[in-house]
Amino acid sequence: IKDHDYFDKIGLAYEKPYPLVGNMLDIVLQRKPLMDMIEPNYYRHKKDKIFGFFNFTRVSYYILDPEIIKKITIKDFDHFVNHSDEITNADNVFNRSLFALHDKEWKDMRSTLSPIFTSSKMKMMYGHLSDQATNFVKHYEEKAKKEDNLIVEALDTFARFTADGIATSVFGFQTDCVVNKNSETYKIVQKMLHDFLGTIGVLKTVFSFGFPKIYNMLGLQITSREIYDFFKRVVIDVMDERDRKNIFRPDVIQLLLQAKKGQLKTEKENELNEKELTNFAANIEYDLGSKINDASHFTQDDWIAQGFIFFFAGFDTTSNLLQMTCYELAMNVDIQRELQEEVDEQLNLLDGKTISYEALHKMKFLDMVISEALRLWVPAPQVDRACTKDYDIELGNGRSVTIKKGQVINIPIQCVHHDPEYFPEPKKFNPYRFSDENKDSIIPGTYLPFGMGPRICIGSRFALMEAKLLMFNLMSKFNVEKCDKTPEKVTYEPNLFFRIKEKIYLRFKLRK
Ligand code: HEM
Repeated sequence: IKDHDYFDKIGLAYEKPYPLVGNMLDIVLQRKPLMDMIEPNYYRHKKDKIFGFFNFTRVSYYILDPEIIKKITIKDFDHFVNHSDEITNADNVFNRSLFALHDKEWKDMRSTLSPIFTSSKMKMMYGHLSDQATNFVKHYEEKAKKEDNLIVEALDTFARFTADGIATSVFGFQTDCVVNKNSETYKIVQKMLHDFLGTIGVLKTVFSFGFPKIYNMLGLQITSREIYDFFKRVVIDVMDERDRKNIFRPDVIQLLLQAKKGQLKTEKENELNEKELTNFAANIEYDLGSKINDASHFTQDDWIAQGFIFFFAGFDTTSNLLQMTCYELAMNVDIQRELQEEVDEQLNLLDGKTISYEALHKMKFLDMVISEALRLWVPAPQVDRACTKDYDIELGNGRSVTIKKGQVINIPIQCVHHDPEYFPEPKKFNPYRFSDENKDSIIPGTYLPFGMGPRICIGSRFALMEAKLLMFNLMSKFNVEKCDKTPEKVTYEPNLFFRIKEKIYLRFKLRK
Protein backbone atom coordinates (compact mmCIF):
# COMPACT_ATOMS: atom_id res chain seq x y z
CA ILE A 1 0.00 0.00 0.00
CA LYS A 2 3.11 2.19 0.03
CA ASP A 3 2.06 4.37 -2.92
CA HIS A 4 -1.69 4.30 -2.37
CA ASP A 5 -1.82 8.04 -1.70
CA TYR A 6 0.21 8.85 -4.83
CA PHE A 7 -2.67 10.05 -7.01
CA ASP A 8 -4.25 12.01 -4.14
CA LYS A 9 -0.96 13.81 -3.75
CA ILE A 10 -0.75 14.75 -7.43
CA GLY A 11 -4.49 15.47 -7.67
CA LEU A 12 -5.40 12.89 -10.31
CA ALA A 13 -8.58 10.80 -10.44
CA TYR A 14 -7.91 7.11 -9.86
CA GLU A 15 -9.51 3.81 -8.99
CA LYS A 16 -9.37 2.85 -5.31
CA PRO A 17 -6.81 0.03 -4.89
CA TYR A 18 -6.69 -3.02 -2.58
CA PRO A 19 -3.50 -3.92 -0.70
CA LEU A 20 -0.95 -5.83 -2.79
CA VAL A 21 -3.25 -6.50 -5.78
CA GLY A 22 -4.00 -2.82 -6.41
CA ASN A 23 -6.73 -2.58 -9.06
CA MET A 24 -6.17 -6.13 -10.28
CA LEU A 25 -8.48 -7.98 -7.86
CA ASP A 26 -10.90 -9.11 -10.60
CA ILE A 27 -7.99 -10.47 -12.60
CA VAL A 28 -6.39 -12.25 -9.64
CA LEU A 29 -9.74 -13.86 -8.82
CA GLN A 30 -10.27 -14.57 -12.53
CA ARG A 31 -13.64 -12.79 -12.38
CA LYS A 32 -13.35 -10.62 -15.50
CA PRO A 33 -11.31 -10.19 -18.68
CA LEU A 34 -8.94 -7.22 -18.39
CA MET A 35 -10.83 -5.00 -20.81
CA ASP A 36 -14.25 -5.67 -19.21
CA MET A 37 -12.66 -4.52 -15.99
CA ILE A 38 -11.23 -1.36 -17.58
CA GLU A 39 -14.29 -0.36 -19.64
CA PRO A 40 -16.42 1.12 -16.78
CA ASN A 41 -13.35 3.07 -15.62
CA TYR A 42 -12.86 4.33 -19.18
CA TYR A 43 -16.33 5.91 -19.24
CA ARG A 44 -16.13 7.10 -15.62
CA HIS A 45 -12.90 8.98 -16.30
CA LYS A 46 -13.27 9.86 -19.99
CA LYS A 47 -13.72 13.57 -19.30
CA ASP A 48 -10.51 13.52 -17.18
CA LYS A 49 -8.60 12.20 -20.27
CA ILE A 50 -6.38 10.05 -18.04
CA PHE A 51 -6.75 8.16 -14.77
CA GLY A 52 -4.44 6.58 -12.24
CA PHE A 53 -4.32 2.81 -11.88
CA PHE A 54 -2.48 0.40 -9.59
CA ASN A 55 -1.04 -2.47 -11.55
CA PHE A 56 -0.66 -4.57 -8.41
CA THR A 57 1.54 -2.26 -6.32
CA ARG A 58 2.86 -0.14 -9.18
CA VAL A 59 1.60 3.30 -10.09
CA SER A 60 0.47 3.46 -13.74
CA TYR A 61 -1.97 5.39 -15.92
CA TYR A 62 -4.65 4.81 -18.53
CA ILE A 63 -4.67 7.36 -21.35
CA LEU A 64 -8.16 7.87 -22.75
CA ASP A 65 -7.89 10.88 -25.02
CA PRO A 66 -7.02 10.36 -28.74
CA GLU A 67 -4.99 13.59 -28.89
CA ILE A 68 -2.82 12.52 -25.95
CA ILE A 69 -2.53 8.99 -27.38
CA LYS A 70 -1.19 10.48 -30.61
CA LYS A 71 1.25 12.76 -28.78
CA ILE A 72 2.65 9.99 -26.61
CA THR A 73 3.02 7.47 -29.42
CA ILE A 74 4.14 9.79 -32.23
CA LYS A 75 5.15 13.39 -31.55
CA ASP A 76 6.67 12.89 -28.10
CA PHE A 77 7.77 9.33 -28.77
CA ASP A 78 11.24 10.03 -27.37
CA HIS A 79 9.64 10.15 -23.89
CA PHE A 80 7.96 6.77 -24.41
CA VAL A 81 10.27 4.63 -26.53
CA ASN A 82 9.87 1.32 -24.69
CA HIS A 83 7.25 -1.19 -23.73
CA SER A 84 7.09 -1.90 -20.01
CA ASP A 85 9.25 -4.80 -18.90
CA GLU A 86 6.65 -6.28 -16.58
CA ILE A 87 6.16 -9.40 -18.68
CA THR A 88 9.27 -9.47 -20.82
CA ASN A 89 11.67 -9.56 -17.85
CA ALA A 90 10.45 -13.02 -16.93
CA ASP A 91 12.03 -14.61 -19.98
CA ASN A 92 15.48 -14.41 -21.58
CA VAL A 93 14.23 -15.08 -25.10
CA PHE A 94 11.29 -12.67 -25.07
CA ASN A 95 13.55 -10.16 -23.36
CA ARG A 96 15.90 -9.95 -26.38
CA SER A 97 13.06 -9.68 -28.92
CA LEU A 98 12.21 -6.50 -30.77
CA PHE A 99 9.07 -6.14 -28.66
CA ALA A 100 11.11 -5.99 -25.45
CA LEU A 101 14.32 -4.23 -26.47
CA HIS A 102 14.91 -0.77 -25.06
CA ASP A 103 16.17 2.58 -26.33
CA LYS A 104 19.18 2.36 -28.67
CA GLU A 105 19.14 -1.44 -28.81
CA TRP A 106 15.51 -1.30 -29.95
CA LYS A 107 16.23 1.45 -32.48
CA ASP A 108 19.16 -0.47 -33.96
CA MET A 109 17.18 -3.70 -34.22
CA ARG A 110 14.04 -2.01 -35.59
CA SER A 111 16.08 -0.22 -38.29
CA THR A 112 17.74 -3.53 -39.12
CA LEU A 113 14.48 -5.45 -39.35
CA SER A 114 12.09 -2.92 -40.87
CA PRO A 115 13.29 -3.48 -44.49
CA ILE A 116 12.02 -7.08 -44.09
CA PHE A 117 8.41 -5.90 -43.83
CA THR A 118 8.13 -3.40 -46.70
CA SER A 119 5.63 -3.98 -49.50
CA SER A 120 8.29 -5.12 -51.98
CA LYS A 121 9.47 -7.81 -49.53
CA MET A 122 5.88 -8.84 -48.78
CA LYS A 123 5.41 -9.30 -52.50
CA MET A 124 8.50 -11.49 -52.56
CA MET A 125 6.97 -13.82 -49.92
CA TYR A 126 3.49 -13.65 -51.36
CA GLY A 127 3.80 -16.82 -53.45
CA HIS A 128 4.40 -19.04 -50.40
CA LEU A 129 1.38 -17.73 -48.56
CA SER A 130 -0.79 -17.86 -51.64
CA ASP A 131 0.07 -21.57 -52.05
CA GLN A 132 -0.78 -22.17 -48.39
CA ALA A 133 -4.17 -20.49 -48.78
CA THR A 134 -5.01 -22.49 -51.92
CA ASN A 135 -3.91 -25.73 -50.27
CA PHE A 136 -5.99 -24.94 -47.19
CA VAL A 137 -9.12 -24.49 -49.29
CA LYS A 138 -8.37 -27.60 -51.39
CA HIS A 139 -8.03 -29.64 -48.19
CA TYR A 140 -11.43 -28.49 -46.95
CA GLU A 141 -13.01 -28.94 -50.39
CA GLU A 142 -11.98 -32.60 -50.28
CA LYS A 143 -13.41 -32.92 -46.78
CA ALA A 144 -16.66 -31.17 -47.72
CA LYS A 145 -17.17 -33.55 -50.63
CA LYS A 146 -17.09 -36.42 -48.13
CA GLU A 147 -18.95 -34.77 -45.23
CA ASP A 148 -22.12 -32.89 -46.12
CA ASN A 149 -22.23 -31.10 -42.78
CA LEU A 150 -18.62 -29.94 -42.37
CA ILE A 151 -18.25 -28.25 -38.98
CA VAL A 152 -14.91 -26.75 -37.95
CA GLU A 153 -13.61 -25.30 -34.71
CA ALA A 154 -12.54 -21.90 -36.01
CA LEU A 155 -9.53 -21.04 -33.84
CA ASP A 156 -7.84 -24.41 -34.23
CA THR A 157 -8.56 -24.43 -37.99
CA PHE A 158 -7.11 -20.97 -38.62
CA ALA A 159 -4.27 -21.42 -36.14
CA ARG A 160 -3.11 -24.39 -38.23
CA PHE A 161 -3.24 -22.27 -41.39
CA THR A 162 -1.37 -19.41 -39.70
CA ALA A 163 1.29 -21.78 -38.36
CA ASP A 164 1.89 -23.26 -41.83
CA GLY A 165 1.93 -19.74 -43.33
CA ILE A 166 4.53 -18.41 -40.90
CA ALA A 167 6.63 -21.59 -41.15
CA THR A 168 6.90 -21.36 -44.93
CA SER A 169 7.16 -17.63 -45.52
CA VAL A 170 9.13 -16.68 -42.42
CA PHE A 171 11.26 -19.77 -41.73
CA GLY A 172 11.34 -21.38 -45.14
CA PHE A 173 10.14 -24.86 -44.33
CA GLN A 174 6.97 -26.72 -45.25
CA THR A 175 4.81 -27.91 -42.38
CA ASP A 176 1.68 -30.03 -42.22
CA CYS A 177 -0.40 -28.37 -39.52
CA VAL A 178 -3.54 -28.08 -41.69
CA VAL A 179 -3.53 -31.57 -43.13
CA ASN A 180 -2.14 -33.52 -40.18
CA LYS A 181 -4.10 -33.39 -36.91
CA ASN A 182 -1.00 -34.71 -35.09
CA SER A 183 1.53 -32.41 -36.75
CA GLU A 184 4.75 -32.17 -34.72
CA THR A 185 5.20 -28.48 -35.63
CA TYR A 186 1.72 -27.66 -34.42
CA LYS A 187 2.49 -29.36 -31.11
CA ILE A 188 5.58 -27.18 -30.73
CA VAL A 189 3.63 -24.02 -31.55
CA GLN A 190 0.99 -24.94 -28.99
CA LYS A 191 3.72 -25.64 -26.43
CA MET A 192 5.25 -22.21 -27.10
CA LEU A 193 1.90 -20.56 -26.32
CA HIS A 194 1.31 -22.82 -23.35
CA ASP A 195 4.73 -21.95 -21.86
CA PHE A 196 3.54 -18.34 -21.63
CA LEU A 197 -0.22 -18.55 -21.24
CA GLY A 198 -0.54 -21.75 -19.17
CA THR A 199 -0.94 -21.60 -15.37
CA ILE A 200 2.77 -22.14 -14.64
CA GLY A 201 3.80 -19.47 -17.15
CA VAL A 202 1.36 -16.99 -15.63
CA LEU A 203 2.52 -17.76 -12.08
CA LYS A 204 6.14 -17.29 -13.13
CA THR A 205 5.29 -13.95 -14.78
CA VAL A 206 3.47 -12.70 -11.69
CA PHE A 207 6.32 -13.91 -9.46
CA SER A 208 8.97 -12.21 -11.59
CA PHE A 209 6.90 -9.03 -11.50
CA GLY A 210 6.54 -9.08 -7.71
CA PHE A 211 9.98 -10.45 -6.79
CA PRO A 212 12.35 -9.84 -9.72
CA LYS A 213 15.57 -10.37 -7.74
CA ILE A 214 14.51 -13.75 -6.30
CA TYR A 215 13.20 -14.76 -9.75
CA ASN A 216 16.59 -14.06 -11.32
CA MET A 217 18.51 -15.65 -8.46
CA LEU A 218 16.53 -18.86 -8.96
CA GLY A 219 17.38 -18.72 -12.68
CA LEU A 220 13.72 -19.12 -13.68
CA GLN A 221 12.65 -18.91 -17.33
CA ILE A 222 9.43 -19.23 -19.30
CA THR A 223 10.58 -20.45 -22.70
CA SER A 224 11.42 -24.13 -22.29
CA ARG A 225 14.64 -25.69 -23.60
CA GLU A 226 12.64 -27.51 -26.28
CA ILE A 227 11.26 -24.25 -27.70
CA TYR A 228 14.64 -22.53 -27.53
CA ASP A 229 16.25 -25.44 -29.39
CA PHE A 230 13.47 -25.37 -31.99
CA PHE A 231 14.07 -21.69 -32.75
CA LYS A 232 17.82 -22.22 -32.74
CA ARG A 233 17.40 -24.93 -35.39
CA VAL A 234 15.00 -22.96 -37.60
CA VAL A 235 16.83 -19.64 -37.33
CA ILE A 236 20.55 -20.14 -36.70
CA ASP A 237 21.15 -23.55 -38.26
CA VAL A 238 19.14 -22.64 -41.38
CA MET A 239 20.89 -19.27 -41.77
CA ASP A 240 24.27 -20.98 -41.43
CA GLU A 241 23.38 -23.64 -43.97
CA ARG A 242 22.10 -21.13 -46.49
CA ASP A 243 25.18 -19.03 -46.05
CA ARG A 244 27.51 -22.04 -46.45
CA LYS A 245 25.74 -23.48 -49.47
CA ASN A 246 24.76 -20.15 -50.99
CA ILE A 247 21.09 -21.14 -51.08
CA PHE A 248 18.49 -18.44 -51.83
CA ARG A 249 14.82 -18.71 -50.88
CA PRO A 250 12.48 -15.72 -50.73
CA ASP A 251 11.53 -15.68 -47.04
CA VAL A 252 12.25 -13.86 -43.79
CA ILE A 253 15.21 -16.08 -42.87
CA GLN A 254 16.92 -15.00 -46.10
CA LEU A 255 16.27 -11.37 -45.22
CA LEU A 256 17.47 -11.92 -41.65
CA LEU A 257 20.65 -13.39 -43.06
CA GLN A 258 21.10 -10.29 -45.21
CA ALA A 259 20.28 -8.09 -42.19
CA LYS A 260 22.83 -9.97 -40.08
CA LYS A 261 25.46 -9.20 -42.69
CA GLY A 262 24.36 -5.56 -42.79
CA GLN A 263 23.28 -5.89 -46.42
CA LEU A 264 19.55 -5.27 -46.08
CA LYS A 265 18.13 -1.91 -47.06
CA THR A 266 14.77 -0.45 -47.99
CA GLU A 267 14.94 0.19 -51.72
CA LYS A 268 12.46 3.02 -52.07
CA GLU A 269 12.44 2.75 -55.86
CA ASN A 270 11.19 -0.85 -55.64
CA GLU A 271 8.40 -0.18 -53.14
CA LEU A 272 4.81 -0.32 -54.35
CA ASN A 273 2.74 2.81 -54.31
CA GLU A 274 0.92 2.23 -51.03
CA LYS A 275 -1.71 4.82 -51.90
CA GLU A 276 -2.93 2.63 -54.72
CA LEU A 277 -3.31 -0.36 -52.39
CA THR A 278 -6.14 -0.55 -49.90
CA ASN A 279 -4.62 -1.52 -46.58
CA PHE A 280 -6.36 0.82 -44.19
CA ALA A 281 -5.06 -0.75 -41.00
CA ALA A 282 -1.43 -1.16 -42.15
CA ASN A 283 1.41 0.68 -40.47
CA ILE A 284 3.49 3.59 -41.65
CA GLU A 285 7.11 2.78 -40.94
CA TYR A 286 8.83 5.78 -39.34
CA ASP A 287 12.33 6.82 -40.28
CA LEU A 288 14.29 6.36 -37.07
CA GLY A 289 17.32 8.12 -38.47
CA SER A 290 19.47 5.14 -37.50
CA LYS A 291 21.26 3.57 -40.43
CA ILE A 292 22.56 0.21 -39.37
CA ASN A 293 24.88 -1.43 -41.82
CA ASP A 294 26.85 -3.40 -39.32
CA ALA A 295 24.65 -5.80 -37.39
CA SER A 296 27.62 -7.86 -36.23
CA HIS A 297 27.16 -6.82 -32.59
CA PHE A 298 23.89 -8.76 -32.36
CA THR A 299 24.45 -12.20 -30.87
CA GLN A 300 23.10 -15.59 -31.89
CA ASP A 301 20.50 -15.30 -29.11
CA ASP A 302 19.36 -11.95 -30.53
CA TRP A 303 18.50 -13.58 -33.87
CA ILE A 304 16.80 -16.50 -32.14
CA ALA A 305 14.71 -13.99 -30.17
CA GLN A 306 13.59 -12.26 -33.38
CA GLY A 307 12.55 -15.58 -34.94
CA PHE A 308 10.64 -16.35 -31.76
CA ILE A 309 8.79 -13.01 -31.66
CA PHE A 310 7.75 -13.23 -35.33
CA PHE A 311 6.02 -16.49 -34.46
CA PHE A 312 4.77 -15.48 -31.03
CA ALA A 313 3.42 -12.05 -32.02
CA GLY A 314 2.07 -13.14 -35.39
CA PHE A 315 0.49 -16.48 -34.70
CA ASP A 316 -2.31 -16.06 -32.18
CA THR A 317 -3.20 -12.52 -33.31
CA THR A 318 -3.71 -13.49 -36.97
CA SER A 319 -5.54 -16.73 -36.08
CA ASN A 320 -7.92 -14.69 -33.92
CA LEU A 321 -8.46 -12.15 -36.66
CA LEU A 322 -9.45 -14.93 -39.07
CA GLN A 323 -11.67 -16.64 -36.49
CA MET A 324 -13.58 -13.44 -35.68
CA THR A 325 -13.85 -12.32 -39.33
CA CYS A 326 -15.47 -15.64 -40.19
CA TYR A 327 -17.68 -15.52 -37.12
CA GLU A 328 -19.00 -12.08 -38.09
CA LEU A 329 -19.53 -13.14 -41.70
CA ALA A 330 -21.52 -16.16 -40.51
CA MET A 331 -23.66 -13.88 -38.31
CA ASN A 332 -24.04 -11.22 -41.04
CA VAL A 333 -24.97 -13.14 -44.15
CA ASP A 334 -25.62 -10.03 -46.31
CA ILE A 335 -22.10 -8.82 -45.71
CA GLN A 336 -20.72 -12.24 -46.60
CA ARG A 337 -22.68 -12.19 -49.89
CA GLU A 338 -21.33 -8.75 -50.72
CA LEU A 339 -17.79 -9.94 -50.08
CA GLN A 340 -18.37 -12.98 -52.27
CA GLU A 341 -19.60 -10.73 -55.08
CA GLU A 342 -16.33 -8.82 -54.95
CA VAL A 343 -14.37 -12.10 -54.85
CA ASP A 344 -16.35 -13.45 -57.83
CA GLU A 345 -15.66 -10.29 -59.85
CA GLN A 346 -11.94 -10.86 -59.31
CA LEU A 347 -12.22 -14.55 -60.15
CA ASN A 348 -13.82 -13.65 -63.49
CA LEU A 349 -10.92 -11.36 -64.30
CA LEU A 350 -8.35 -13.98 -63.25
CA ASP A 351 -9.51 -16.64 -65.64
CA GLY A 352 -8.10 -19.52 -63.54
CA LYS A 353 -4.87 -17.80 -62.53
CA THR A 354 -4.04 -17.02 -58.89
CA ILE A 355 -4.70 -13.51 -57.65
CA SER A 356 -1.71 -11.13 -57.59
CA TYR A 357 -0.50 -9.14 -54.57
CA GLU A 358 -1.66 -5.90 -56.17
CA ALA A 359 -5.11 -7.19 -57.17
CA LEU A 360 -5.69 -8.62 -53.67
CA HIS A 361 -4.75 -5.31 -52.10
CA LYS A 362 -7.07 -3.38 -54.40
CA MET A 363 -10.14 -5.26 -53.18
CA LYS A 364 -11.94 -2.54 -51.27
CA PHE A 365 -14.71 -4.49 -49.60
CA LEU A 366 -12.29 -7.16 -48.40
CA ASP A 367 -10.20 -4.43 -46.81
CA MET A 368 -13.33 -2.92 -45.20
CA VAL A 369 -14.33 -6.29 -43.74
CA ILE A 370 -10.87 -6.96 -42.29
CA SER A 371 -10.54 -3.40 -40.94
CA GLU A 372 -13.90 -3.72 -39.19
CA ALA A 373 -13.03 -7.14 -37.74
CA LEU A 374 -9.84 -5.57 -36.35
CA ARG A 375 -11.87 -2.74 -34.83
CA LEU A 376 -14.55 -4.86 -33.19
CA TRP A 377 -12.36 -7.81 -32.15
CA VAL A 378 -8.97 -6.16 -31.82
CA PRO A 379 -6.51 -9.04 -31.23
CA ALA A 380 -4.26 -6.94 -28.95
CA PRO A 381 -6.80 -4.84 -26.98
CA GLN A 382 -4.25 -2.84 -24.99
CA VAL A 383 -0.68 -1.59 -25.45
CA ASP A 384 1.66 0.08 -23.01
CA ARG A 385 4.66 2.39 -22.95
CA ALA A 386 7.23 2.99 -20.23
CA CYS A 387 8.14 6.62 -19.65
CA THR A 388 11.83 7.22 -20.35
CA LYS A 389 11.95 10.97 -19.52
CA ASP A 390 9.54 12.87 -17.23
CA TYR A 391 6.61 14.07 -19.31
CA ASP A 392 3.98 16.77 -18.64
CA ILE A 393 0.49 16.32 -19.98
CA GLU A 394 -1.81 19.35 -20.19
CA LEU A 395 -5.33 18.26 -19.27
CA GLY A 396 -7.14 21.59 -19.88
CA ASN A 397 -8.63 24.08 -17.37
CA GLY A 398 -5.15 24.70 -15.99
CA ARG A 399 -4.73 21.07 -14.93
CA SER A 400 -1.68 19.01 -15.80
CA VAL A 401 0.01 15.82 -14.70
CA THR A 402 3.64 14.71 -14.85
CA ILE A 403 4.36 11.13 -15.83
CA LYS A 404 7.60 10.24 -14.10
CA LYS A 405 10.48 8.36 -15.66
CA GLY A 406 9.92 4.62 -15.11
CA GLN A 407 6.12 4.86 -14.77
CA VAL A 408 3.95 3.00 -17.26
CA ILE A 409 1.02 4.27 -19.34
CA ASN A 410 -1.58 2.00 -20.93
CA ILE A 411 -3.63 2.66 -24.04
CA PRO A 412 -6.97 0.79 -23.87
CA ILE A 413 -7.36 0.25 -27.63
CA GLN A 414 -10.48 -1.87 -27.28
CA CYS A 415 -12.32 0.78 -25.20
CA VAL A 416 -11.51 3.46 -27.78
CA HIS A 417 -12.60 1.17 -30.66
CA HIS A 418 -15.89 0.48 -28.83
CA ASP A 419 -16.64 4.07 -27.86
CA PRO A 420 -19.92 5.21 -29.54
CA GLU A 421 -18.58 8.77 -29.75
CA TYR A 422 -16.03 7.55 -32.32
CA PHE A 423 -17.83 4.53 -33.79
CA PRO A 424 -21.65 4.82 -33.56
CA GLU A 425 -23.38 1.54 -32.68
CA PRO A 426 -19.96 0.18 -31.77
CA LYS A 427 -20.97 -3.45 -31.19
CA LYS A 428 -22.45 -3.72 -34.69
CA PHE A 429 -20.25 -5.32 -37.37
CA ASN A 430 -20.39 -2.62 -40.04
CA PRO A 431 -17.59 -2.62 -42.65
CA TYR A 432 -19.06 0.57 -44.16
CA ARG A 433 -17.32 2.57 -41.46
CA PHE A 434 -14.23 2.04 -43.64
CA SER A 435 -15.76 2.88 -47.05
CA ASP A 436 -14.12 5.62 -49.14
CA GLU A 437 -16.90 8.04 -48.12
CA ASN A 438 -16.64 7.32 -44.38
CA LYS A 439 -13.05 6.46 -43.57
CA ASP A 440 -11.79 10.05 -43.65
CA SER A 441 -14.13 10.91 -40.79
CA ILE A 442 -12.37 8.45 -38.45
CA ILE A 443 -10.64 10.61 -35.85
CA PRO A 444 -6.87 10.02 -35.77
CA GLY A 445 -5.91 8.22 -32.56
CA THR A 446 -9.21 6.29 -32.35
CA TYR A 447 -8.35 3.38 -34.67
CA LEU A 448 -5.15 1.59 -33.76
CA PRO A 449 -5.41 -2.20 -34.09
CA PHE A 450 -1.65 -2.46 -34.66
CA GLY A 451 -0.68 0.23 -32.14
CA MET A 452 0.68 3.59 -33.21
CA GLY A 453 3.88 5.54 -33.92
CA PRO A 454 7.42 4.26 -34.46
CA ARG A 455 6.75 1.31 -32.14
CA ILE A 456 3.72 0.15 -34.15
CA CYS A 457 3.48 -3.55 -35.08
CA ILE A 458 6.23 -4.32 -37.58
CA GLY A 459 4.26 -7.26 -39.03
CA SER A 460 0.97 -5.51 -39.92
CA ARG A 461 1.46 -5.87 -43.69
CA PHE A 462 2.33 -9.53 -43.31
CA ALA A 463 -0.73 -10.19 -41.13
CA LEU A 464 -3.07 -8.37 -43.52
CA MET A 465 -1.66 -10.19 -46.54
CA GLU A 466 -2.08 -13.55 -44.80
CA ALA A 467 -5.64 -12.81 -43.62
CA LYS A 468 -6.75 -11.40 -47.00
CA LEU A 469 -5.32 -14.34 -48.94
CA LEU A 470 -7.13 -16.82 -46.75
CA MET A 471 -10.43 -14.93 -46.88
CA PHE A 472 -10.23 -14.52 -50.67
CA ASN A 473 -9.66 -18.23 -51.23
CA LEU A 474 -12.18 -19.35 -48.61
CA MET A 475 -14.96 -17.07 -49.87
CA SER A 476 -14.39 -18.22 -53.46
CA LYS A 477 -15.37 -21.79 -52.58
CA PHE A 478 -17.30 -21.76 -49.32
CA ASN A 479 -20.16 -20.16 -47.49
CA VAL A 480 -19.27 -19.86 -43.82
CA GLU A 481 -22.41 -20.54 -41.83
CA LYS A 482 -23.44 -20.68 -38.21
CA CYS A 483 -24.45 -24.08 -36.87
CA ASP A 484 -26.12 -25.41 -33.71
CA LYS A 485 -22.85 -25.12 -31.80
CA THR A 486 -22.04 -21.52 -32.81
CA PRO A 487 -22.21 -19.28 -29.72
CA GLU A 488 -24.65 -16.33 -30.04
CA LYS A 489 -22.46 -14.26 -27.75
CA VAL A 490 -18.68 -14.28 -27.61
CA THR A 491 -16.64 -13.17 -24.59
CA TYR A 492 -12.99 -13.12 -23.50
CA GLU A 493 -11.39 -15.39 -20.90
CA PRO A 494 -11.39 -13.76 -17.43
CA ASN A 495 -7.66 -13.07 -17.24
CA LEU A 496 -4.91 -10.81 -18.56
CA PHE A 497 -4.71 -12.51 -21.95
CA PHE A 498 -6.99 -11.53 -24.74
CA ARG A 499 -8.29 -14.94 -25.71
CA ILE A 500 -11.85 -15.80 -26.71
CA LYS A 501 -13.48 -17.99 -24.07
CA GLU A 502 -16.04 -19.85 -26.19
CA LYS A 503 -15.08 -22.36 -28.84
CA ILE A 504 -16.51 -21.05 -32.08
CA TYR A 505 -17.84 -23.77 -34.34
CA LEU A 506 -18.76 -22.86 -37.93
CA ARG A 507 -20.03 -24.76 -40.94
CA PHE A 508 -17.98 -24.68 -44.16
CA LYS A 509 -20.55 -25.27 -46.90
CA LEU A 510 -19.39 -25.58 -50.51
CA ARG A 511 -20.83 -22.83 -52.70
CA LYS A 512 -23.05 -24.05 -55.54
C1 HEM B 1 -3.62 -9.37 -36.74
C2 HEM B 1 -2.35 -9.55 -36.43
C3 HEM B 1 -1.54 -8.68 -35.51
C4 HEM B 1 -1.94 -7.72 -34.62
C5 HEM B 1 -3.35 -7.24 -34.31
C6 HEM B 1 -0.73 -7.18 -34.01
C7 HEM B 1 -0.73 -6.17 -33.07
C8 HEM B 1 0.41 -5.64 -32.52
C9 HEM B 1 0.42 -4.57 -31.56
C10 HEM B 1 -0.81 -3.85 -31.01
C11 HEM B 1 1.72 -4.32 -31.23
C12 HEM B 1 2.23 -3.25 -30.25
C13 HEM B 1 2.31 -1.94 -31.01
C14 HEM B 1 2.51 -0.73 -30.13
O1 HEM B 1 3.00 -0.87 -29.01
O2 HEM B 1 2.19 0.39 -30.59
C15 HEM B 1 2.54 -5.23 -31.99
C16 HEM B 1 3.91 -5.28 -31.95
C17 HEM B 1 4.67 -6.18 -32.65
N1 HEM B 1 4.22 -7.11 -33.57
FE1 HEM B 1 2.30 -7.41 -34.15
N2 HEM B 1 0.35 -7.83 -34.54
C18 HEM B 1 -0.09 -8.74 -35.47
C19 HEM B 1 0.69 -9.56 -36.27
C20 HEM B 1 2.06 -9.60 -36.26
C21 HEM B 1 2.88 -10.41 -37.13
C22 HEM B 1 2.35 -11.30 -38.25
C23 HEM B 1 4.18 -10.20 -36.76
C24 HEM B 1 5.47 -10.76 -37.34
C25 HEM B 1 5.59 -11.41 -38.44
C26 HEM B 1 4.17 -9.26 -35.66
C27 HEM B 1 5.29 -8.82 -35.00
C28 HEM B 1 5.30 -7.82 -34.05
C29 HEM B 1 6.51 -7.33 -33.41
C30 HEM B 1 7.92 -7.85 -33.65
C31 HEM B 1 6.12 -6.30 -32.55
C32 HEM B 1 7.04 -5.45 -31.68
C33 HEM B 1 7.43 -4.20 -32.49
C34 HEM B 1 8.37 -3.24 -31.74
O3 HEM B 1 8.32 -3.20 -30.51
O4 HEM B 1 9.13 -2.53 -32.43
N3 HEM B 1 2.87 -8.92 -35.38
N4 HEM B 1 1.72 -6.03 -32.76
